[in-house]
Amino acid sequence: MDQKMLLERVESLYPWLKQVRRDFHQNPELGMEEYRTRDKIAAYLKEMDIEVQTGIANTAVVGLIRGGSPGKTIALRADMDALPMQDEKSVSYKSAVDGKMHACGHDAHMAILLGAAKLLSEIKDQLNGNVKLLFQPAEETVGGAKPMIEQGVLENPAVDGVLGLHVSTEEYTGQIGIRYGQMNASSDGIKIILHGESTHGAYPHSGVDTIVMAGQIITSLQSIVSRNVDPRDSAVVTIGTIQGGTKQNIIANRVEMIGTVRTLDPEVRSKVIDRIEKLVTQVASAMGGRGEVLREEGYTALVNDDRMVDLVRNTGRGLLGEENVLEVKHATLGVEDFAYFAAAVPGAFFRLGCRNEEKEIIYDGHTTLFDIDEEALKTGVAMQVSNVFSFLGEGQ
Ligand SMILES: CC(=O)N[C@@H](CCC[C@H](N)C(=O)O)C(=O)O
Repeated sequence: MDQKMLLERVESLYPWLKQVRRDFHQNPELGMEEYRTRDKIAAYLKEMDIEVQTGIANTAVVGLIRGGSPGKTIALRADMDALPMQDEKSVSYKSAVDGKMHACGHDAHMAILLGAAKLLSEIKDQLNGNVKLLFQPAEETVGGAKPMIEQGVLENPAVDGVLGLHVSTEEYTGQIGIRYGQMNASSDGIKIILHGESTHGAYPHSGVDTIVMAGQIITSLQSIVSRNVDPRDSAVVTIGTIQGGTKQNIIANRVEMIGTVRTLDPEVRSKVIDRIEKLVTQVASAMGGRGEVLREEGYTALVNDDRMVDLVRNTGRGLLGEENVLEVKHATLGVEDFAYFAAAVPGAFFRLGCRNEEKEIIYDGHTTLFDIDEEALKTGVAMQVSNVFSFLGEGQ
């Protein structure tokens, strides 16, 4: 399929792409609960006469398009889960589920992958090789990529390369962002438990106040990035929740806080974790209490493969023009469990611009007003279909 035909076909698919994306947007489901989403995806793929597998990693869906002639296999991945947030947009397609929202664009990622699947399935006889469609649950929580790999999704046929994309309001619609090497950080979850001694709020000297201890610790934790990490490196320490106390006049004897640590470099990662442990235990002890830190290792860092990035860059230059293929300057401290696919086979993750100031599409992901310029759905489909052609090569 030449570029002109591809763009025409994508244009004619646009109403369907919007409808698919809006349906997901209105019906968000959290990680590992993507049951409706799974069933919808499986039904769409079956309608397209694509081989479908479910029952993997709880709610994952894997599609397989077998090309007309033998060749390599490329996998395209989309994440499926929504976030526990209230949708505050005033649009007809806003979330219909209280407290849940597609605030990170996974609805768009799924619509794009389904759009690419539809186009590729129509011309599958022309493909030299296969296309695997990986619909992955729980990117925002426990991660679906790792269990999918463990359950064999990169085998039978063996996958030779993998591509994923993420909508981004840092680039405008019609642009993509690429990066060689390190793309996303690694993460660690931390739980901090502070033990003190309760007493009457009017007689604090008789107890050990874990609320004041928590205040001291939260402030001190912020000095790790500013005073222990080399300014030329990157790290983030965020406390996301804090819980403790029962009444205004009782000194709280227990506080629990949870947070996330993001780093780009393994040495910085161990140093930050070590400093957190020392700070929590020693500040708590100095204040007469006890502090514990429980660490939960999160996602691995996402490192792009140079040749796969070359492929995306060349596709982008041909399709969107050289000026619309932007180099992402810094790796992000966000994490992405696409990292596990990219660690298993050569992979590239790129950003798909969806910013449009005229339509007020300017809000970052994980905010209650987040939305995308839906025109970007077309760019996403055209990019992924072209990437597949370049990777596999077209037949006669
Ligand atoms: C297991 C794990 O580390 N999960 C992550 C999920 C966060 C995903 C999101 N893309 C982000 O960057 O925050 C976690 O930190 O809980």
